[in-house]
Amino acid sequence: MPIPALAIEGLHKSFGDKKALDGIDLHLSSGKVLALLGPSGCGKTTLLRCIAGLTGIDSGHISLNGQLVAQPQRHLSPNDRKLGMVFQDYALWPHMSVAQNVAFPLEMQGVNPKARKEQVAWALSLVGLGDYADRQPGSLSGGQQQRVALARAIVAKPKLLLMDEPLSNLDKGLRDNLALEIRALIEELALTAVFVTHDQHEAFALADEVAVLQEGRLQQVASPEALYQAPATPSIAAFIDAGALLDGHFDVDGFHVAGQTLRVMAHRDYTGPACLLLPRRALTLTSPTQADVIAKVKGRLFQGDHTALTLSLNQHTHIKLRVHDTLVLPESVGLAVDVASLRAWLPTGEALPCTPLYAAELC
Ligand SMILES: Nc1ncnc2c1ncn2[C@@H]1O[C@H](COP(=O)(O)OP(=O)(O)OP(=O)(O)O)[C@@H](O)[C@H]1O
Repeated sequence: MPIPALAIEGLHKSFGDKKALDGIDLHLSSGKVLALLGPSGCGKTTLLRCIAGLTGIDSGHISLNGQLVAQPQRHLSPNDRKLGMVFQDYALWPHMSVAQNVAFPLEMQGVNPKARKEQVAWALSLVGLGDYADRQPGSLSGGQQQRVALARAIVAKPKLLLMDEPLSNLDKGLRDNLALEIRALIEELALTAVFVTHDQHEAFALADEVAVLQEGRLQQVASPEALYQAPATPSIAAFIDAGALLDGHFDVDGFHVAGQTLRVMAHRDYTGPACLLLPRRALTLTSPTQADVIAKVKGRLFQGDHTALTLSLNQHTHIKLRVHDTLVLPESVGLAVDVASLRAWLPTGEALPCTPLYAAELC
């Protein structure tokens, strides 16, 4: 079996009484990009800092390319871990030129001036800043400063690139462009990378694997597609905005919510309360006579290429849906539901497989 680029086993880290990381096990193959995704305070930055060697660990261990770099009695310094790091606030030295900033990791490694100059020019051209070598960071835009930080992170050809919210200081248009550029750069250099984000779109755009953290624990590690299609828990589904979560109950007729019944049957004929995820991609507007559910139109926002609708089944249930025609909508609309893509959970949080009722009837 190939040696993973990153292997974390049984990692715990507390600050006083606060458990920031509570038993993390994580493996990342070489050449893959992992996003650490989760709400504020869930432990993302602490995990990244433990990998970088900026924070010591309480128990467990971390290996990089088969080399043990952290366990409670052993702590390899950040400089010896062969990493590149990009921070949210760029962390450039304002008194140094762009080229001097980028050259810094090479200087630390004792690379000779001629090779240094060549490698700096290579890194700056990769991030599209070949003509900016002599500028001061303060004279650059936020996006350009983050590109300088990226050039500095890759100039020494690190074994692992770590990025802490690399795009969150930039405005939306710039963020999307830089996300694309970072992804292209990672592919071109076949880098292995771990980055922290609280934004699922950023995680989906950049990562091969997404690790969802909540309260210091890893809840799910999956590809963006698998995570979106099959979130492991209702709270993950809510966090990644996978669709509408409906509290209702199953019986032999289907799933009942807000006085309506969806034709879906729970595993082993379970009857009782459950939470059902109605993914957005499972819904299409249809005429009320052909609809699986009827929803009230609560709001509509014209967004240029689409209209964002807010629909509701009752006062607790809001469904967000994009439609591409600028329709004049009545107060209520019909929704056809692709019942095969629904997901359900018991009140205990345990996943509850379910099948369309018509399929069950045919069996
Ligand atoms: N140096 C520290 N001293 C004390 N508590 C800390 C320290 N660093 C982190 N924590 C606590 O550990 C928990 C995890 O923090 P962390 O910064 O890793 O979360 P995060 O998911 O990165 O959050 P954010 O997205 O807001 O940056 C939080 O409760 C935080 O207050």
